Amino acid sequence: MELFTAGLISLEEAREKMLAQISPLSDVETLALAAAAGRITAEAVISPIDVPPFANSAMDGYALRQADLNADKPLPVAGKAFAGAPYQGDWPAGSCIRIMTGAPIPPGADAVVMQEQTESSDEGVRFLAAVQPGQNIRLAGEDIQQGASVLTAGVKLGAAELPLLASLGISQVNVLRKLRVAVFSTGDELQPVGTPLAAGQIYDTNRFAVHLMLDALGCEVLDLGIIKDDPTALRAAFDQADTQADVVISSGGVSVGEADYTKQMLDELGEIGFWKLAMKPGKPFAFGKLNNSWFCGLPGNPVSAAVTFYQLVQPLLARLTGQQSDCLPAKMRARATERLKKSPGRLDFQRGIFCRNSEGELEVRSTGHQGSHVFSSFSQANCFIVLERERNTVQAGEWVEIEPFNALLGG
Ligand SMILES: Nc1nc2c(c(=O)[nH]1)N[C@H]1C(S)=C(S)[C@@H](COP(=O)(O)OP(=O)(O)OC[C@H]3O[C@@H](n4cnc5c(N)ncnc54)[C@H](O)[C@@H]3O)O[C@H]1N2
Ligand code: MOO
Repeated sequence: MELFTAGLISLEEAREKMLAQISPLSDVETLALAAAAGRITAEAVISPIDVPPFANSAMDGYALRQADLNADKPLPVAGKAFAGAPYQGDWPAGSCIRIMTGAPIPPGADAVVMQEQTESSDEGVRFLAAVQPGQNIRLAGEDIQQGASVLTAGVKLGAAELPLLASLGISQVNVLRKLRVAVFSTGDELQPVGTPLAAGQIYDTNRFAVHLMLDALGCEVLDLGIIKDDPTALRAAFDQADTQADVVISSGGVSVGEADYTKQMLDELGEIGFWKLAMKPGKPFAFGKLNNSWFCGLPGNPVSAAVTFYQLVQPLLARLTGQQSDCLPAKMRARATERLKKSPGRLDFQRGIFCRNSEGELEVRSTGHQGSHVFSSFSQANCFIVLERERNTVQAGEWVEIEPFNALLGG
C-alpha cells in the first residue's frame, strides 16, 4: 500500500495550499434586491434607519401611564391607536388608550397591557394583573440601530438576508460580479446526452454534474463541451477557457494513461500547484494556474469528479468570491450499522445514509458498492462517511465521522 500512496498530499494540505494563493475578486456591481439572490456582498451593509423605527405595541390591548393606575377605579378609554394610524390629540390624565399590535406608542405611555389581562365595562378598563414598566413596548432601534452593520462583506444573499435589507428600505446592494467558470470534459469515449452510443462509448456525466453545481453556486458557466483526447484540441480548449474565465474546470485525463494529457497541458501552458491527493475517490485531482485563470483538473470517474468538485472546487470558488465560509458542512459522529470496507493510505469519502435511531443516536450505513464509477450512490446517499487515511475496515458498531451533504448534493 505504501508504494502506491507515498508522495500523495493530504486533502487538508491541498486545500490550504490552494486557498493560500487565492485572493477574492474585486469587481463590484450594484443590483436591485430582487436580482441579488445568490450573490455575495462586496462590502458591509449599514442600516440607514432604526428598526423598529418607532416605539410600538407588541400586543393588542391598552396603553397606559402607570401613574394613572388605581385598583379601585377603571380607566376610561380616551381613543384608539392602530398600526399605521397613531393616536391623535390630547390624552387626558386618568385614562388609557386602546392600542393594536404594531401601533405607535402614544407619547407618555409606559406600558401596554394585553387585552386578555383586562376587563372592560361601560365605566372603562380594569387591569387584572400586575403591570411592569415598559411591558409590551417594542423600543425604537431595539432590533437594529441606525448606523449598525447588518451584514459583513462576503455574505451570500438569500431568503434570510434579502428580506432583512428590504426591512431597512435598502433597494440596491453592492455585490461581487459573478465568477466566470469554463468547463469541459475530455475523452474520446464521451457522447453528449441525446445522441446514440456506439460500441465503447459512454455518456458525459461529469460536465453535466459540474455545470449543475456551478449553476447552484451562482457562477456564469462557459460550457466548452467534450474535447477529444488530442493535444491540439486540448490546447485550443485550454487557451479559450483561460482567456474567457476566472476558473477552468476539466474532467478526465489526469491520471497516468497514454491518452491522459490534461496534466501535461497544465504543465505546458501554466503551472502545476499540486497533483495527486491521498483521498479516495479523487486521487489524480490536479490544481494549478494558467495565464489568467485558476485550473482544476477533476478525475474522469464520475464519483471522483463530483467528490473533488465538492471538497476542493467548492471552497476555491467560495474563497474567490470572498465568502467567509468554505461552504462545507460541519462533520458529525455516527455509529456504523454495518462493516465498511476500507484500505489504508487514502482519506475515504464513502457515500452513506444517516439517520437518528430510536435511542436518539446518529447511525449510518453504506449505499453499497463504493466504486468511483458508481454515480447512483449519490442519489441514495445523504452524507459522506469520512474514513481517516490510516483507518482500516470499520466493524459494525464502531463510530465514524460523517459529513451531511449540503444543498449542492441535495442535502
Ligand atoms: N495506472 C493507474 N491507473 C489509474 C490510476 C493510477 O493511479 N494508476 N488512478 C485511477 C484513478 S484513482 C482514477 S480516479 C482514474 C482517473 O483517471 P482520469 O482522470 O485520467 O480519467 P479517464 O481515464 O479519462 O477516465 C476514467 C474513467 O471515467 C470515465 N469518464 C471520464 N470522463 C467521464 C465523463 N465526463 N462522464 C462519465 N464518465 C467519464 C472514463 O470513461 C473512465 O472509465 O484513473 C485510474 N487509473
Ligand atoms: O481516486 Mo479514483 O477517484 O480512486 O477512482
